[in-house]
Amino acid sequence: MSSPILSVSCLSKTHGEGESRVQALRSVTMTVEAGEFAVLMGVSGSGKSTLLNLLAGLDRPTSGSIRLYGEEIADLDDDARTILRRQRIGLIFQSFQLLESLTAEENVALPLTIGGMKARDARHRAAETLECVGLAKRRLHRPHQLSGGEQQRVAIARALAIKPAILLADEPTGNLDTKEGERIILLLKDLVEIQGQTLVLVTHDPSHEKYADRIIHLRDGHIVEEMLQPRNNNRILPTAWNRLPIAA
Ligand SMILES: Nc1ncnc2c1ncn2[C@@H]1O[C@H](COP(=O)(O)OP(=O)(O)OP(=O)(O)O)[C@@H](O)[C@H]1O
Repeated sequence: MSSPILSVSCLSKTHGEGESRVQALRSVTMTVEAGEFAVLMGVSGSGKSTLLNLLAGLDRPTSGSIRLYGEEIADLDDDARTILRRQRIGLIFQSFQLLESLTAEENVALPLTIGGMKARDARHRAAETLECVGLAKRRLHRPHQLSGGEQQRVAIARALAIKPAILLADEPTGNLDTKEGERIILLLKDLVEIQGQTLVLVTHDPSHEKYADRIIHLRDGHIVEEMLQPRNNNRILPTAWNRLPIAA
């Protein structure tokens, strides 16, 4: 049996003030269940990134509630949101945001050591996670020695290495060609199906819908359609590590 990991209620966000004021999200209510692959679709400007940034704690809503495992995160202060992102939320962006001076393994290990893990343990966890995304043999390469798809795999490993409660991916295939992009989506799908990872994916690409359990369409900051698709295999529920309470 699955349970909601993320519950969003009446979430609104207004950017800017006066004449440049834009209401990017209007009273969005949605849930994502543990171990689910949710896709957020919508044309440019529909509010997808605004919503993902709020879920990630990168920005604060104008009003409304965001609960992660029942704990309210919408009104956390800046420090608490930083801790939330470091410990509980795996973020993947279109631009891979890897540090060029570091190897793949060092890039993956860095957030772990920043979070207080011993360097040796962090390197071990990084190597393990890179193996899980198919990059065991490339772990000592620097970003410029890797293809775009491989760099995105490193970024996915970096997001996974903290053992996040939820993975949030904003257009992760946007900088990749079709073939590499498809491989990345299949990797994300496997993380959901094989490891029980919970994923929210923002995408423009309707071909990604076929992998999703839940498809949410946004238009002008509203949810205009939500669909659930049955999955053929049994859903794997998250393991104990990604059900831990959010540390403050
Ligand atoms: N920081 C900001 N300041 C002012 N307006 C913003 C800001 N961020 C987003 N907006 C506006 O909010 C609306 C929603 O933008 P958002 O980036 O969330 O949409 P999106 O669906 O992710 O678009 P895209 O697919 O192009 O990334 C747009 O009208 C956008 O111009």
